[in-house]
Amino acid sequence: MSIPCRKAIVNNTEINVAPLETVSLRLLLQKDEGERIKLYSAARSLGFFYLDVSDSKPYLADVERLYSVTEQYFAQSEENLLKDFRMDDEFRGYKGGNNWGSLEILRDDVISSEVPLPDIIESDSATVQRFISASHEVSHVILGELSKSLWPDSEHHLEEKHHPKKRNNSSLKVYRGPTLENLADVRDNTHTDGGSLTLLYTDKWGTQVELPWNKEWAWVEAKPGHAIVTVGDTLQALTGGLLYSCRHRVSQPVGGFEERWAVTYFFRPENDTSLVPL
Ligand SMILES: O=C(O)CCC(=O)C(=O)O
Ligand SMILES: [Fe+2]
Repeated sequence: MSIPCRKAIVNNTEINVAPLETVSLRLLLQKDEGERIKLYSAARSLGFFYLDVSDSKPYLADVERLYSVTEQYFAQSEENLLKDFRMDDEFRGYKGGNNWGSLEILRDDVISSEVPLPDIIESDSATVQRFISASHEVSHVILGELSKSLWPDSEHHLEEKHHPKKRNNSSLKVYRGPTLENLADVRDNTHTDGGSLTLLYTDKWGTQVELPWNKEWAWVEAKPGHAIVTVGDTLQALTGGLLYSCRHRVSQPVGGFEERWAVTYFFRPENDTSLVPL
């Protein structure tokens, strides 16, 4: 099914805005059937949707705090940042280049307290813990409601591969990804997310999705009080392709330098989950 795009103007440039559905976390928690159907439809068609979390004020306050923590973290010297670089570790620590950086913190490491947080974040460890715990719970709510639509007679459920106590690589990942002076210098980073669900918080244009019905790129608007949720390859595989893992990338609509911060939660399956249908 093809859904038309809205147009928006950014710095005198007209752009296509991706037609994302909005699903309410409050209504999902109330087991509202209409909301569950909307969630299922969004996860099947585009695999990208907004989750309205505007009722969860303490959670949103933690997201705001994490933007500041991210900014402080990346204001450190290169030498300090490199102390958090972990060679050959796909999921942990600092990664970066000339004008971008990311820091990834695994939920399992936070729960076990075996791996210390970077020094500059230590004083915000309670915020990190609350964000991880709440994001993991939110992901489970989505998983549970999707399972009800996928298997109404409860034959299977996605939670089978997401036991909260089994080891998994779910993580908080924060980004510094400033926009570039020259649009032509932006490099292509098209990908799908490998995990189960991604919750993305950002405050600027940057995310683009490839619309599955016409293969055109459309911009995802950042909306206050809303997570941008992505269905990942794992859910696509576990459901035999019923749910859709959408190709997306990070770019910028126009040239010009501007700092851009993103706070994401990667909800991933139990380690060693095979990417085959349940
Ligand atoms: O920063 C963004 O807009 C998206 C980031 C993303 O796609 C990812 O981390 O997988
Ligand atoms: Fe992604």
